[in-house]
Amino acid sequence: MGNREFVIVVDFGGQYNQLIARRVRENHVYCEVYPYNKALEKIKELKPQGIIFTGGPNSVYEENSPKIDKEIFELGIPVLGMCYGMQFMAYTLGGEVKSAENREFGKTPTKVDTTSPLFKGLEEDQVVWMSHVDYVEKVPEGFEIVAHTKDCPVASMQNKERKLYAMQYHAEVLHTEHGKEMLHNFLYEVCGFTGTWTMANYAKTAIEDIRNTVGDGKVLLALSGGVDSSVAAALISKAVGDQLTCIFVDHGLMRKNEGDEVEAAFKDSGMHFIRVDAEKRFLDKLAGLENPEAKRKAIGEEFIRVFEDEGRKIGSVDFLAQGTIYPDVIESGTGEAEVIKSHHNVGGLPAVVDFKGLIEPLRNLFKDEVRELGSELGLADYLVWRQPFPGPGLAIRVMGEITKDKLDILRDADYIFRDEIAKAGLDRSINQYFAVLTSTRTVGVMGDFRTYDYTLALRGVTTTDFMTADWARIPYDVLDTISRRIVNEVQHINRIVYDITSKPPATIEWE
Ligand SMILES: Nc1ncnc2c1ncn2[C@@H]1O[C@H](COP(=O)(O)OP(=O)(O)OP(=O)(O)O)[C@@H](O)[C@H]1O
Ligand SMILES: O=c1[nH]c(=O)c2[nH+]cn([C@@H]3O[C@H](COP(=O)(O)O)[C@@H](O)[C@H]3O)c2[nH]1
Ligand SMILES: NC(=O)CC[C@H](N)C(=O)O
Ligand SMILES: [Mg+2]
Repeated sequence: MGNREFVIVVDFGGQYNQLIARRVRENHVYCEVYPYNKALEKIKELKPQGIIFTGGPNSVYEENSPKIDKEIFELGIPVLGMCYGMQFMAYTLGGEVKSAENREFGKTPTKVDTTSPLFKGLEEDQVVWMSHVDYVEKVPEGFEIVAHTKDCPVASMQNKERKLYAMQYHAEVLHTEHGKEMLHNFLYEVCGFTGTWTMANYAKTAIEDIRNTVGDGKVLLALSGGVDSSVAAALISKAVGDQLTCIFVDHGLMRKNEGDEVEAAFKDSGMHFIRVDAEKRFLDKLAGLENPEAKRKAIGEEFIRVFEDEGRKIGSVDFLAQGTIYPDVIESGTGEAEVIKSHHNVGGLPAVVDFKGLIEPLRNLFKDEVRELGSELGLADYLVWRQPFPGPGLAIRVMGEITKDKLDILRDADYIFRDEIAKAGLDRSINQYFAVLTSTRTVGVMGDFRTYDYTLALRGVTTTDFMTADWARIPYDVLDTISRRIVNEVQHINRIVYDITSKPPATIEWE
């Protein structure tokens, strides 16, 4: 990391960990999140100048709760503990943590000591967001209490000399009214950062890192034509130029005309570009599979096998590159967080892979940051602002078993949906929208005869980071036009429903 301003967020399994990372980056300080059991090793290796402990579901006094050797407090690096992170700090350094009779949950009035660096420039009365059962009853030696609430004697504590700070509440959620300032204070007043992290700097360092890793080796980039891999292509091509070959796998699970469009966009880009027709391979592998995770794993595996085959044709390819981004990593399970779905490029990767290394320069970025980077690298707007399309493609939008017929029905319906959304001028304001072919068939009447055909679901969401999302309020008359066009123009669909769930509790894709 050199002398780059850098924070490591130590993940104790809390729900808001990505938010902490975002808040730090919004303050122009780069940060990465590591699970607690790898954190100490990573901290010694990467030498961050600040450490933040997240919250977590456990109680620190339980035997098997997550712990880190207390050496972490002796490295001279400033630490901020939040919630479980504070309890862990207090407990490990000799304070006392107990279960409270009055648990605090939600917005809570708090008195803070404005002489603490954490609260510099803030008023004494603050509203913070609490979510805890345990509390620190006694602070460790050398610590002073710098905030309290009616029910919580230690809402914040500090040991200025050792640069150890902690908060019982969650500064990263917006309900803590001045949480952003408190984090800013930790980063700037305690760690001494100046905020040098920008996308321009990120690009520069990433390019250097890629050059160092690759040397004069060869790189194969899995290019889908989507935002992430297009940005990765631009970055890697800037780093190693001719040593890069882009492979686009046309797996037969693309949207209507998409394969040709991707080919047209990259054929004359100056990069080596290969389109592989792999429809039969993928459909054979998917035959008979109904379970979403089974489909995802089969696709992840087949992707790699195609890349290996292409690599052999080029001869001695050293690295496989992918446009993996941070939400792919988190949702596939980081070890601490629960597996939601195996993104084909992370959890779906097979164990044995015929490449020396994997290059994923966007692995730590959120979607909106990837877009910012794309613009920084001079990519065309239409590429940067494309809606995401998942690697497993329509395989996770046809419920249950996949057949070519079902894929074709879905392709036609989805095309009309997208066409009408664009005509209505909604294609930028709805961040992702698509059709899903359900496995439900229902009775309809068309002309004078009975039909028994598929139900199609339409999904549209608004979101910036794709980690949470709200369903899009598409005007009724637009939905009406879409519905009529689809049942008239696409055979075997006789009913259309609109998905009105947000994420959470649903996810964006149906499988
Ligand atoms: N059809 C494909 N051919 C080659 N590589 C692919 C294909 N689909 C996905 N990938 C690889 O998997 C990665 C993850 O896919 P994902 O859909 O998340 O990203 P993307 O397609 O690059 O961007 P977007 O999220 O905007 O669709 C891609 O960045 C790319 O490296
Ligand atoms: O490359 C990908 N490989 C996958 O396996 C995958 N699964 C979901 N997605 C996309 O990720 C975002 C969040 O999706 P979910 O809310 O369905 O988890 C949405 O934008 C999804 O389209 C994927 N992208
Ligand atoms: N949100 C948290 O980190 C909670 C910490 C601990 N489990 C408690 O209940 O106090
Ligand atoms: Mg994609």
